[in-house]
Amino acid sequence: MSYSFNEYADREMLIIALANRIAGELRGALARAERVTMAVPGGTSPGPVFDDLNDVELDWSRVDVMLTDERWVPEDHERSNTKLLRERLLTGKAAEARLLPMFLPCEEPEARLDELAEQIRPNLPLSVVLLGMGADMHTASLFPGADNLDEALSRNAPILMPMRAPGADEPRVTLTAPVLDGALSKHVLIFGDEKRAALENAKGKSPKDAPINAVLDGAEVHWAP
Ligand SMILES: O=C(O)[C@H](O)[C@@H](O)[C@H](O)[C@H](O)COP(=O)(O)O
Repeated sequence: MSYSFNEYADREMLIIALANRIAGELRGALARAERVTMAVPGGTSPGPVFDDLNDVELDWSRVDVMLTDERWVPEDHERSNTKLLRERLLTGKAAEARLLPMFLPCEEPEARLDELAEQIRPNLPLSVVLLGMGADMHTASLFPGADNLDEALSRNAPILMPMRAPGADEPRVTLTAPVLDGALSKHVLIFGDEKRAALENAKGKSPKDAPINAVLDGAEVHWAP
């Protein structure tokens, strides 16, 4: 699998460059389609990219934004990725974007997954996807050792799957590998030496052991120390 590795001298330079790249790709997609869809991760890395993106001039009213994965917690919970998006991305100029939900109030994700997936289906393939990666080589909520990982990696996986894994603090919902890998443009955001080493370590491994490998082909990786 081949991906491009973009190294930046510092995180600020990466954040500015990546936000501009994504903005340019959204503008390009908007020139070709009435509506476009971007999927982004939660976690601790993407916030500064969202802060730059939300100030970009583009027709956000024609952009659907969704998460690559969500922790199954209420949207006002401190660990909610939806909360992160509302606070850091769907504000400023990007407040006009439409959020496709990845959480609906119920105890366990299985009960509402089909409903969520049917709202996403018309938006596929994704125009742009931004992904993070853990030091364990997971991406989105495709965790090594997760209960539904094999099916979520398979070619005929459903759009969304629930995921429970030793590395995840709560039940997760995640876009599956075919959906993520099928995006027209894929960017992976990683900071620090540990994640750079993990990306190196993923080389040659099966996606079952290194789920990031399920989405790297044709992707652009962006790394800063
Ligand atoms: O819900 C999440 O946490 C993210 O969607 C997840 O896929 C994230 O991208 C990686 O876990 C890396 O997280 P960090 O950026 O916090 O290292």
